Amino acid sequence: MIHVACALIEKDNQLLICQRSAEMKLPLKWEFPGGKQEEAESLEECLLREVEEELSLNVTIHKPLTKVEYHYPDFSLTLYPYLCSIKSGKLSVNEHEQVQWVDPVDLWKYDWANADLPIIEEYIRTTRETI
Ligand SMILES: Nc1nc2c([nH]c(=O)n2[C@@H]2O[C@H](COP(=O)(O)OP(=O)(O)OP(=O)(O)O)[C@@H](O)[C@H]2O)c(=O)[nH]1
Repeated sequence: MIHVACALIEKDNQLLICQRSAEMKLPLKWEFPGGKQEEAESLEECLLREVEEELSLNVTIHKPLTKVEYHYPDFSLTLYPYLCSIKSGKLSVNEHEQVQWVDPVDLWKYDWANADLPIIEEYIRTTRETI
C-alpha cells in the first residue's frame, strides 16, 4: 500500500487539475498534483514538496478531505486530499502532460484516475467555496 497526498488547489472558484503524461503509470488520466509519501515525512510535508516539484508553486494547506483507499489491478494506494490555495510562485508544468483550471461543474468531463472519483464527489457535494 502506498500513501499519496494530493492538492485541490482553488483560485477564483476554479480548481487546478493535471493530466498524467503518456509515460507515467495511469497514462493520460487526470489527477490532482501530489505524490508518494517518503519515509520520515508527514503527509503535509509530502504535499508541499510534490506540488513544488511538479508545478513550482508554494501552497497553503487549508483542510483535509476524506482519504480514499483504492485497489488498482497492479497496486493499491491510500490517497489523502487537501484543500489548498496558492501562497506564492508562478505556475510551471514540470512533469505533467498539461494542467487546466476548471470550474467545479466541469470536473466530470475529464477522464480521472479511478481513485479520485470519491474526492471529486465530496468536493462538489460539500466543500466548494468554503475557503
Ligand atoms: N499525484 C496523484 N497521484 C494519484 C492520484 N490518483 C491516483 O490514483 N494516483 C496514483 O498515485 C501514485 C502517485 O505516485 P507518484 O505520482 O508519486 O508517482 P508515479 O506513479 O508518477 O511514479 P512512479 O512511476 O515512479 O511510481 C501514482 O501511481 C498515481 O497513479 C492523484 O490524484 N494525484
